[in-house]
Amino acid sequence: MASSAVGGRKSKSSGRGKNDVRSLKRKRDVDEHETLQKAVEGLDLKGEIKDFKDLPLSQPTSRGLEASHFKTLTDIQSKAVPLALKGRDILGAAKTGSGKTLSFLVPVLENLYRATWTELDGLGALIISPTRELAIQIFEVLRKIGRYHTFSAGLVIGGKSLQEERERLGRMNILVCTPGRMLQHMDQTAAFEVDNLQMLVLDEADRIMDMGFQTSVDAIVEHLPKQRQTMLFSATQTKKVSDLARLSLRDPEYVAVHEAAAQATPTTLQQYYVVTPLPEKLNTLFSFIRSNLKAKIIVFMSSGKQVRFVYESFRHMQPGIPLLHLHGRQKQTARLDITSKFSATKNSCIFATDVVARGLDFPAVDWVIQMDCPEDADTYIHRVGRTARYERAGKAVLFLDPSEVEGMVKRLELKKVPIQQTKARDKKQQSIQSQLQNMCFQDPELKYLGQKAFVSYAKSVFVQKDKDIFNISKYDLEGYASSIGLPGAPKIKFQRGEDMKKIKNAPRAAISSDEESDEEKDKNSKKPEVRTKYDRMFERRNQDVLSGHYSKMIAGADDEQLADADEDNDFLSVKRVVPINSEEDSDDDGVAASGPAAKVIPGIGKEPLVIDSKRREKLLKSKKKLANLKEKGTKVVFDEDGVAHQIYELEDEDDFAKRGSAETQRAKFLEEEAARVREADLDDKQLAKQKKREKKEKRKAREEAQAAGLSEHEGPTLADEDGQDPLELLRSLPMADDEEKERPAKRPKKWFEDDSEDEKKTSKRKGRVIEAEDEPETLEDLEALAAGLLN
Ligand SMILES: Nc1ncnc2c1ncn2[C@@H]1O[C@H](COP(=O)(O)OP(=O)(O)OP(=O)(O)O)[C@@H](O)[C@H]1O
Repeated sequence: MASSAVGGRKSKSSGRGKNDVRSLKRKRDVDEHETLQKAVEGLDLKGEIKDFKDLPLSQPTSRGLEASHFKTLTDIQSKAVPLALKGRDILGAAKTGSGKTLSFLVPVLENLYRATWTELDGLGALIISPTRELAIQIFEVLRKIGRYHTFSAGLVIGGKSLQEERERLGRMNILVCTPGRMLQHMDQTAAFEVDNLQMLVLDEADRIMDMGFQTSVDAIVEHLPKQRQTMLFSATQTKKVSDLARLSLRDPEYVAVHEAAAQATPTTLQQYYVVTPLPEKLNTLFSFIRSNLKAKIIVFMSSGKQVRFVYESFRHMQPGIPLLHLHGRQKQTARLDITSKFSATKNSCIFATDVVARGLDFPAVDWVIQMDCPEDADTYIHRVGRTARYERAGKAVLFLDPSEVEGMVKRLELKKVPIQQTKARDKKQQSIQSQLQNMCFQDPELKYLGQKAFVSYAKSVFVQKDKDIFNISKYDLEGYASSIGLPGAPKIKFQRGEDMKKIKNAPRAAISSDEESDEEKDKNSKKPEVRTKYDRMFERRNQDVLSGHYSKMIAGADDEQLADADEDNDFLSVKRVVPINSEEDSDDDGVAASGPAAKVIPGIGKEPLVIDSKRREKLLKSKKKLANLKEKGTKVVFDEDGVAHQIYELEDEDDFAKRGSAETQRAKFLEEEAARVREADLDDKQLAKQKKREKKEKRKAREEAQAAGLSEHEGPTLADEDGQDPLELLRSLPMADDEEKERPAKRPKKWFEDDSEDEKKTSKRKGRVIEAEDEPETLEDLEALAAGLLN
């Protein structure tokens, strides 16, 4: 597939000759187009078409197919291609690996060819794929079979500068794209015309019509002309009327070749499930890999963070097979490099998220392992579809926690997926828990990845809609944490009110509610952990500080990865407190303030505050934290009318002058104040005298009572009803002075103790000593003394 231009000076006679040749060629082309058009119109849809040569196809397509070694049609191709050639809208459903890609690519080339589409006609066909990898794959097949056509084709998947893509976009006849990037161009590239579009194709249509892509796809479709051919393909097709209405399909033909089949998955695929409790999963996976070193394996996990952790930890343990990992947060170039490496190898193991679950055609995959249960039966079907493609054999194993078994097996049965239980051989099963624990202990970065993996796994389970399969309270999360080498389950908090119920059912230690403060939780945790310096490092308030180490550790880690590491979602997150004025934070600010996404709000009496992350935004919503940012309040006094005044206010100048000169006022003020002080002194003296007198009288009364032979505690006022002395306990307690006397002589200091320790001790003691100027005399005095000692 290429476009070419020929130019140059020509002689008159030779020019005439060339012109004749050209017009002859044009006539031949027109004739060919007409013949083709007639052949397509007369195509019998009921007749069985076996080979591509039996179809009315153009020369360039036929040659392209032949050169790519495609000879016979698959079932879906022989049903869908004739209909599509006739311009019908199609809903195509067929098992994974059954050749759906050619079912739409051949008609795309052919229909544009018959319409004599040229560069000047603009965009003729748009093919949308849910992932970049799949878009690239479709584009590659298009290039292969369309190599003899003169159409221009492009790939719009992001990863390149918008400008670079923009320049080429206007010249394209066929585009393969992902929804987000396409929409960006439709909105921002003025020269990009789609008014002429003839065909729209959605590969993995059910996924594209899904929630995640809904808005982008709807917006794209809004830009497109209503008069067009639309084709939807998937192994798990959407038939929802609402979806079809969104795409304005016209009387679509439902082509489902395997609908009547006994099973929804390829017959050449053997499928098993293994019941493996969550804490055993990694052991089982490692043992499996160790026993299949000569195989090509894909392992599916539910999040990129898990993929990273398992990849890093398994890599250290060197199982004896090349390991790869792929998830959506890697750089595009790295992703491409990894997929082509995996395609090229004979035996290797790739840990991946669902980014490779759909459509990808890795050659000769032996095993598909689903370490984490897929969200539904459709996702299961797509994942296992990465093996046993186009008549090849393959095997798939699904790991299920005991709590998931019943629900998941039921869902699979309903979807006609034949799966049987199998067991891991005890002899081959090995435990890697202690190795992981050692590794996490020695390598803080790995432990950090483990914590993130744990949280993202718990999150992925929690957000699942199918509660018959996924019930967070039934998983042994604490056990899972130790199985991946963590000293305990990281704390997770649930952020939505409606989900609080679930958290209450979940294991206490692993998941804690919003309402419980960190402090309370610390108090509640029974076993105090031995904390290493690494633990403290991980408990740092802003874990961004680890980004540097992390990026060094993982080759190819990029900004997106790091952003992901910190992106703690709307729903669950590791509980941590971020002080607004911490050093890490100010560092954060520096970066964020220059970033385009930073939102600036005026601070309250301080510097403007930069809201550069959800975390910070949340923080600024906290009343408690905001209180720290506020200026301390000023005291005011209210007058009789309720008007607030400063405590010290400058008097009006005229009022001041009315009361005489400043000097006279000063002298008057001094005189008045002196008189007030004298008066107060007199009162104080009288009060002191009276107190002394009272004391004297009391002492006298006591002495007289003693002389009369009565001890204090025998006095009727002090004894309670039982005749017991309530002060007896108090008396037995040492007095502050006694304590001083009885204190042993200072012991010599040890080499590791310094003076500051002494100071600390004294200051602690000071807090407890009661400073009584007089001897305790009354019951109140003694009670106060006792209370102080007991404290
Ligand atoms: N007519 C054919 N003859 C030989 N091989 C074919 C033919 N059609 C497709 N294939 C091969 O079959 C494999 C699967 O094809 P394809 O990727 O189109 O499957 P699919 O149905 O789209 O699968 P999925 O549902 O997983 O997306 C590819 O390797 C492709 O080259």
